[in-house]
Amino acid sequence: MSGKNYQFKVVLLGEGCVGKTSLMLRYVQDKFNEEHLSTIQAAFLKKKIRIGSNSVELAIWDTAGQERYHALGPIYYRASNGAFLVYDITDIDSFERIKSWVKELKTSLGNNCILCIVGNKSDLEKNRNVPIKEAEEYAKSVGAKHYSTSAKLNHGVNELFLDISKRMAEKAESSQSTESNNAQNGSSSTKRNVIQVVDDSETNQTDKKTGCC
Ligand SMILES: Nc1nc2c(ncn2[C@@H]2O[C@H](COP(=O)(O)OP(=O)(O)OP(=O)(O)O)[C@@H](O)[C@H]2O)c(=O)[nH]1
Repeated sequence: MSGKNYQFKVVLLGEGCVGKTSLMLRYVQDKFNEEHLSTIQAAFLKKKIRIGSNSVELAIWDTAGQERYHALGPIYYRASNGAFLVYDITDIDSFERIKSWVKELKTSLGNNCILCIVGNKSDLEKNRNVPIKEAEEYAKSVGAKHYSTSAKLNHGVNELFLDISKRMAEKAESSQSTESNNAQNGSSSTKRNVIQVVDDSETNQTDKKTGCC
């Protein structure tokens, strides 16, 4: 039996300077920049991966963390299949900030979006200000999974994107079987995940960057 082709949208949210852009660039281009250039509005990259016999194309949206861009959030997280709520393990305020993103996403997207709480900069463990236990417990309390990453050292980054991809594929799979059961039973439901044949072009919109944190 041939595999399926999935297309998923994932969005990176979190305060400025926590490493959202760095995680995306590390994953897609295996690059890391020591400099911080604030994202303006948003940028996105695509990446295609294989999970077993299935093909998954990720459209990864990196949003601007600066408060003045907050109101643009819904434009970018709309219809997302998954979201990374990123904080910096050395910055407690950035951890507090993701809690309001979680509330907002749950209100706007309900349980349709897979939430991942990401503690980035794990290479700075000696400066940690967010207790790992607290972060993991918080993630569990909101039905999310917690991940530790270092975009700088490339720790946990592939695993993060692979895991969310698998979870989104599983969710798509289960909503399709619900769909098909409903169709057989003559009832209807809303379907959010799209299966499509994907093309090979890698798109890079860099509507960024200026300044520094
Ligand atoms: N030590 C360390 N520094 C990191 C890591 N990830 C990112 N940085 C640094 O943190 C700074 C901010 O990284 P960005 O990826 O630009 O942060 P951002 O969240 O996209 O910031 P905005 O675009 O303002 O929202 C840069 O100086 C990066 O080099 C990491 O894993 N470890």
